[in-house]
Amino acid sequence: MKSKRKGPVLQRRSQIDTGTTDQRLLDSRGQTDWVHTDPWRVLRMQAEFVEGFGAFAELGPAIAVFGSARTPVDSPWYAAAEIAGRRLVEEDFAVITGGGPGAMEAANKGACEAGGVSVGLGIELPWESGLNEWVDVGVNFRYFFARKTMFVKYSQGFIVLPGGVGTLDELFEALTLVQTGKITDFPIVLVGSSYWQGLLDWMRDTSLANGTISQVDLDRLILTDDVDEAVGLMVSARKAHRS
Ligand SMILES: C/C(=C\CNc1ncnc2c1ncn2[C@@H]1O[C@H](COP(=O)(O)O)[C@@H](O)[C@H]1O)CO
Repeated sequence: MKSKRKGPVLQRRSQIDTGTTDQRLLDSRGQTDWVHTDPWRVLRMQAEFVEGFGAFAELGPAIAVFGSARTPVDSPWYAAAEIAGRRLVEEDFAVITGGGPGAMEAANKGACEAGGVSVGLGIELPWESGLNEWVDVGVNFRYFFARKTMFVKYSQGFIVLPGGVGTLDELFEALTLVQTGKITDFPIVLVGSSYWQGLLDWMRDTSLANGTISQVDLDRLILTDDVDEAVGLMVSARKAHRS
């Protein structure tokens, strides 16, 4: 039977393609659709991990601060994020955010103005907003999953301010990773009881009551209105981790 090998891929019958990979690479007159194919995308995905791992290899202890991209500058949550950024730097943490506007910008501002390492993990979006001006080291990712890996790999804990779908996604991803033992000694602190209490009540009255989560899962989410307490919990976790 006629067959063709392309590295690890075997092709037979109607699946055999004509030409060679080199040919397609070198023949500039050919179609350019191949740059939009999934195998090609894998290389871009790999490149994102290589860029991220390279950029942050020397980062040192860091905490990620999450919160709404829409938090206005005059909001108390903006002030809380800014204080969190500053206080984390005073405790020798680098500060990692999504590099966007709102709460992210505030945390980066606090970290930058305090003279610390202010990191932005940006994401390519249909509307280009770019990294906020307070990011001192940033990478712009194409893929959310590569970016999410960076948040978890380079943070020792999460501080989560009020936010929407993106923030909830980041919060529950961390909670899932802790629940499944993929990350350990990882504090997740929610700041803002007026915003978060309703979610925690729902988790207790609906999820816990129906047995879809355990008490220990709920206990992993620490709620406070005090940014200093949130930062203190990160410091305690670092001490516990080192001893
Ligand atoms: C809404 C606008 C820009 C959005 N730009 C973002 N840049 C970087 N990261 C973002 C952005 N939007 C969401 N994120 C990520 O999700 C979290 C916030 O999402 P939420 O739905 O606003 O809660 C945040 O932590 C980021 O990691 C134009 O103003």
